[in-house]
Amino acid sequence: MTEPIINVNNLTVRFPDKTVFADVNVTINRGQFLSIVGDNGAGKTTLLRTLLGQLKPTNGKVEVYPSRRELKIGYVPQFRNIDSDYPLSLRNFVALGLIKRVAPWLSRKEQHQLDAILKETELTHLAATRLGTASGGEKQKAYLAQALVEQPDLLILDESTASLDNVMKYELLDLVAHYQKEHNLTVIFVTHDLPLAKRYSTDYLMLKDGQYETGTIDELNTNVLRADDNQINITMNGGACEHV
Ligand SMILES: Nc1ncnc2c1ncn2[C@@H]1O[C@H](COP(=O)(O)OP(=O)(O)OP(=O)(O)O)[C@@H](O)[C@H]1O
Repeated sequence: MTEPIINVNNLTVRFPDKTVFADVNVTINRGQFLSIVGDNGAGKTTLLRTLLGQLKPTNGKVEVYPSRRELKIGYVPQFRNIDSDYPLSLRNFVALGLIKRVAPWLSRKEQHQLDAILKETELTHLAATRLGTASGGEKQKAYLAQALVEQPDLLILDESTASLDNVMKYELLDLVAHYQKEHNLTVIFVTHDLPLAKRYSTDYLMLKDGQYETGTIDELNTNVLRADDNQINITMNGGACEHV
């Protein structure tokens, strides 16, 4: 049964000098792995910020189910190195994804959650290692574990594979794909990397020159971006968007 978690209706974002996209319609269902693809400056980050409620659209709306407050989101950024003198163990770094209060200990339930996610991301043997001394791929897996430890409904991979080598990219996404199937997780993967998107996604949304195209991932090579087919009107009226 399809269960929408995000519904995007006629979404338009316009900055004073540019319409980034116009009249975008897409539904993201639970269990879907949606890749948002497009060249530099195509509008991927702008779309993501609008979905997350950080940017108010010029027109249209984003509905979130059951509500923005209740939908749990995990976020993995683009890889940035962590200095070798970073003091936390990998386990304590992952535990930061659980801490919502000032307390120096974790409950038994939280300890279980932490052990489970370290196992699912194949990091158990590194739990006591100082994160700063781990490899780049291990650090990025630790970010993934931190994003998943609270068992989110939606995982956002924001160019999370961009600075990783090929082996690490596939290792990271294999873990995501495995976790996704086990837990019926919904994934939004923002990327330039079409082969990776093809391999792991169920669906895609491509942004290009103010237009968009969406479909199942099998259609990614064959679809031709045509404004008429997608009923896109890029000369919409409306004010510049506001930042919230
Ligand atoms: N706050 C802003 N004000 C004005 N223009 C903006 C703003 N944010 C983004 N833009 C413009 O909107 C367009 C889309 O930018 P965006 O960052 O969403 O693209 P992107 O696809 O994420 O690019 P990249 O892959 O390089 O991160 C760009 O032309 C950018 O310069």
